[in-house]
Amino acid sequence: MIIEASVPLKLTLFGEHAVVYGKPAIAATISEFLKVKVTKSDRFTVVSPSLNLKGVKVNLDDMKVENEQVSRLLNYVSESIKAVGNEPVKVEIESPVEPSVGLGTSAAVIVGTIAAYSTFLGNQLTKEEIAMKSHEVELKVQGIGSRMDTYVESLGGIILFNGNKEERLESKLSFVSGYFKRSMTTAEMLRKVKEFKEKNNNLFSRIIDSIGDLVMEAKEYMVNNDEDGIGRLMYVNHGLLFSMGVTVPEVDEVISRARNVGIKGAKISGGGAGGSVIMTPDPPSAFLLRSFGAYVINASFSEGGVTIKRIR
Ligand SMILES: Nc1ncnc2c1ncn2[C@@H]1O[C@H](COP(=O)(O)OP(=O)(O)O)[C@@H](O)[C@H]1O
Ligand SMILES: C[C@@](O)(CCOP(=O)(O)O)CC(=O)O
Ligand SMILES: [Mg+2]
Repeated sequence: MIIEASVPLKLTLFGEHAVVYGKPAIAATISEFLKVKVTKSDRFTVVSPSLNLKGVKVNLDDMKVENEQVSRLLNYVSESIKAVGNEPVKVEIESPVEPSVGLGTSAAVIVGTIAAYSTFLGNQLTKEEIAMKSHEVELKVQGIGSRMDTYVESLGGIILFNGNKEERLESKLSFVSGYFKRSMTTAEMLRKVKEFKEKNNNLFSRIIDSIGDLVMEAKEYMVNNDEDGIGRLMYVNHGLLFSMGVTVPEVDEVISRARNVGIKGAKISGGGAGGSVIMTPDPPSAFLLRSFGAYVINASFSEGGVTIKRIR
């Protein structure tokens, strides 16, 4: 039997990082899907062509790879398997993007593995159950994080996260997005922001309060399809993330150029340190992203969240 889960990646429209500290955020699933296939096997195997190692350390007696990097890279998958069962399977992960790009690939690996493996074991979970289990796994692996990515990718659509409530939003607005190479993973960026908070508690509270306020304003602009209003808030949100050290000069230059050529809105999306950038869909947006070396993705919104099918 082969079970395949297809998980939409996501854009963080507003509120990344602040959401970890209880502030609102808006995230939306897009039409790029990470697939996780689970097949019966006599031992646990993970196959993921898009993962790569920097340097190799191999025990030549049994050709076993001994890079400590491997366990860190596969932590999201292995913890997802442990959360569901212990029957050996082969897990194959097929991603439309590189790992760690600010598009929720970590959450997608978790959501897809939990969805496919639990179905393989005959324990079909609801999307809410998948979301809850996935958030627990991402939190266990990273030590810090919000439920935003795992919930939006399990449930799909545009979702406002506000305290312990989720509100589905309808909007006709769309975005353009591309990603740049990253210098750090989201887990590392989360620790960096936590250090900033510990060194500047008062200032940090004022920054995330401002982000929280702009997210609630953005919600109104989203449902009223006010692209000018959304654009203005995107630049402000980016500036507040810059103030916490989340952005990098190469990407800040792209955002400044975007404003300079009259693009209504631009900001990073996700953990930062490079990675994903979103812009309002003005004529120069995709060209500007590509001209700076970004890989432009299909950022059209998708509905429905994770889907599971039996292949054989
Ligand atoms: N295709 C993949 N196969 C296996 N693990 C993956 C894959 N994509 C991402 N991951 C895991 O997720 C980690 C990236 O998480 P994160 O930095 O949060 O990226 P993102 O911002 O895309 O969610 C990777 O270091 C790896 O451990
Ligand atoms: C930075 C954060 O708000 C979003 C992380 O998004 P991503 O893993 O970089 O796609 C972290 C979180 O919400 O857990
Ligand atoms: Mg992630």
